[in-house]
Amino acid sequence: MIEATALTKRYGTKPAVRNLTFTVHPGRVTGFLGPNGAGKSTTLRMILGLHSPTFGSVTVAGRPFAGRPRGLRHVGALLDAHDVHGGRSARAQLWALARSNRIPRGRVDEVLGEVGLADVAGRRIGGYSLGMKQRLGIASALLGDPPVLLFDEPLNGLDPEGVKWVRELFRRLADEGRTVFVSSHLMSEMEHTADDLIVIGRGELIAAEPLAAFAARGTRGHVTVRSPGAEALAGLLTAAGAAVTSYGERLEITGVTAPEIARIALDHRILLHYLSTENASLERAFMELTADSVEYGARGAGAEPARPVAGPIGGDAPGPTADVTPGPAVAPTPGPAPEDTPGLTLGDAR
Ligand SMILES: Nc1ncnc2c1ncn2[C@@H]1O[C@H](COP(=O)(O)OP(=O)(O)OP(=O)(O)O)[C@@H](O)[C@H]1O
Repeated sequence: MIEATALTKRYGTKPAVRNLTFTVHPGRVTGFLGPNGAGKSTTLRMILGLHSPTFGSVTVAGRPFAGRPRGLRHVGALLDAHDVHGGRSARAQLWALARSNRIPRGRVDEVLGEVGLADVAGRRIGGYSLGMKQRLGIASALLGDPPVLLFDEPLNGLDPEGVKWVRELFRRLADEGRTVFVSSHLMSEMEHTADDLIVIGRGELIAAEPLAAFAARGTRGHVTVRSPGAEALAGLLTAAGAAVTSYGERLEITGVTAPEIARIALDHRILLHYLSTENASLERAFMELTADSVEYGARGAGAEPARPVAGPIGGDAPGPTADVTPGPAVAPTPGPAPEDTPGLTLGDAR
């Protein structure tokens, strides 16, 4: 599992990640959601030891990941699909990775087949589409057959067939007992993919809980009815204690269930053309909870400020802490990280 404790990163004086405490459990697909600039990539980089925390810590299977030999066997990651040598072929790229991680060469063709790039594996990566590069990045992550996988915006650039394939792949990887941690700024991408969600905004934890629990925080679901007798039905439902909004022949109803509505309609011989329970919108819940955290966006929509929420995730496993109050400073991971190379990172004060 991945465990972050009071994880904090500042670039100069700018806080990118603040006091994040969460746990990502094995056997589940965990969506890591937040608006642009929320701090997702920074967090993933800290998990991988590519950035060192200003405070706090993050461990993979109980240890900091940085410097672990043959890292690809422990954690596979796709951070930036463009971050590859365009002059190399996909096969050469994977061979190089396999060699430096002491992974048998035969594994390269296995993963190329798995991601659907076997036929183009000899072509220069520079000529690949974004979707093909994403597939190559996923192949790199799978190369070491690792128990933990991190993906930063893996659906970018994929066509619908590719999106479906990635979703099925993540499900299979989680069903095999792996930890699958996937970032996205779009709830719609996570809606059919994630079991659990960790949501951040402006670097702070907003929610850490199962997807269903998160959905329940959004605007409540309602029942939609279409009926030529809508007006009469609306009166009956209101008398039964429901709240009804009328749009001509269409009614949106809360406070009674669909079977109760069907029973009232039948009892009064009112014909129904349509009756459906509309679940609370995840997208709505996400937008409501993160509205105050959007770094660059139109303001003034009257959104509620974000509040931290958390519940148990990962089945019976203990849930993460959503404590966003400033905690005691935890010593940063010792030793320089690759980002510490002068000139590589903008505004990173040390
Ligand atoms: N190397 C850096 N130097 C200075 N500021 C940075 C650096 N990297 C990220 N930031 C800032 O830190 C904040 C978090 O950025 P990060 O890329 O982690 O967010 P994100 O959630 O991954 O965003 P996106 O969805 O747009 O990729 C942003 O305000 C960003 O501008």
